[in-house]
Amino acid sequence: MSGFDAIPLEFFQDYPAPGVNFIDVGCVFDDPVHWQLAIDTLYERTAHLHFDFILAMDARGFMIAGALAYKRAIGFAMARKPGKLPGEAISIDYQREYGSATIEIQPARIKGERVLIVDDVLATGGTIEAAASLLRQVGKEVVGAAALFDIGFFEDKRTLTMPVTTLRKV
Ligand SMILES: O=P(O)(O)OC[C@H]1O[C@H](OP(=O)(O)OP(=O)(O)O)[C@H](O)[C@@H]1O
Ligand SMILES: Nc1ncnc2[nH]cnc12
Repeated sequence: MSGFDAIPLEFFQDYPAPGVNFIDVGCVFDDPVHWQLAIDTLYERTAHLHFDFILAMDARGFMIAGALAYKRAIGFAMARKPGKLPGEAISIDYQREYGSATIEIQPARIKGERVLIVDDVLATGGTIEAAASLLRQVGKEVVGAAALFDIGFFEDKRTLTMPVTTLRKV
């Protein structure tokens, strides 16, 4: 193992609900070497994809998406939990590993046509599929999604409508 695969990870069993093995992505953010490795690896692994804009998922996706957008020199918008976005917003309810949730986007802020959705963790895929649904509703092409971690338990249980790049299966 080397590179991003060698970063020591921290898990919390039964957080935030019984049965969940929660990966704390803070263990990537809190070390500058790990953080740079994460963003540089994500940049390399998505370099071939033709996206011109990023949708950043609230909240742990924000830092990752912002860093990738900066490195790629493109814009990004935030998909937020309900009631946080001013002006016109559209929303969707969905299921994720530990229960239901809602996200919103401001259509006017999606200032690109081919969008990459960026988050920290892929589990059931409910979050990225909800985001893709909102983007398609406003006529955007979803090029794919990218996340640092893939919760392997869900690999055979999810149906994804887009290619997803993940850096490490856990
Ligand atoms: O593939 P899924 O089953 O949808 O799970 C993945 C999502 O779950 C977490 O979000 P959470 O809603 O807990 O948000 P947070 O970043 O605000 O903690 C994580 O950050 C992903 O967005
Ligand atoms: N197991 C998990 N760890 C961290 N974030 C998550 N989001 C959904 N499932 C998760």
